[in-house]
Amino acid sequence: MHADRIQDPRPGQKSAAAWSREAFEQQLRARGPSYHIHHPFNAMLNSGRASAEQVRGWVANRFYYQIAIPIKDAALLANCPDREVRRGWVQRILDHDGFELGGVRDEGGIEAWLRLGEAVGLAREELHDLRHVVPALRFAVDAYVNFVRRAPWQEAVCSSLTELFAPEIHQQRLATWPAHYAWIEPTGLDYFRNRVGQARRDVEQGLALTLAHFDTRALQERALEVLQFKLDILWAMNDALATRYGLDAA
Ligand SMILES: O=C(O)c1cc(C(=O)O)c2c(n1)C(=O)C(=O)c1cc(C(=O)O)[nH]c1-2
Repeated sequence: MHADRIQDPRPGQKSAAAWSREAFEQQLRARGPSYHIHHPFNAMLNSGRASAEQVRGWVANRFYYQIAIPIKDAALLANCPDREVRRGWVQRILDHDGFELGGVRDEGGIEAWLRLGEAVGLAREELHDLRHVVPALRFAVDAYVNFVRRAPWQEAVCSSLTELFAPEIHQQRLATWPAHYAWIEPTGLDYFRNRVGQARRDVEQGLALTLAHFDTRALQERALEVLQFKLDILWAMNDALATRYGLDAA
């Protein structure tokens, strides 16, 4: 590229005015087409074309994401000096790990995922020991955790915003799996039922923090990059699954 052009401010950066909050939120939501709901592996899974082996492969591999999430959230908390933010964010760890407090007990999302595993025919041990986890999926998940460990906490918050699109994917599973995969015990789908509400609440918090912090055009562009990075993580996880388990029912 010619040197003169390198010095030009690129359109949409530096010189551009900040988007309004509404316009910025629209920009974030406009990344929806890159969400893994559109990945061929997910499309196969949710349209009933997956074999039992492919369903089991997905459940066993996704367990690695499930156990990484609270570690990721603990890393975010460790980097965040704002007590108000931590007070809200800590709920996410309780959602996944569960808790016992004042006589109230919640088994948490990881336990719900282990039950999903049992419902599709996977022993708890098979999930815990990660024997089915594909290396490329592990690398993708680790990239997310490592990003959150090192990034400013506001970018870590922003990277969770793929959850903007998550209620729809959970609802899609609830709507399609019982008919397509009658062999799966319906209570095995409790994880997805619980996540619809939890994801909405997470997004309310994550979005409010992101809209407040990323308030210049350069920061807003950065937020979009961070969101795309996370969308790519989820996409890469599905690529890894498609490579290992294939895209057509056996
Ligand atoms: O099943 C899915 O497709 C899906 C996607 C995502 C997501 O968009 O990152 C999450 C979840 N599920 C999920 O269950 C979950 O707890 C969760 C936490 C986060 C996050 O980045 O903090 N994403 C997601």
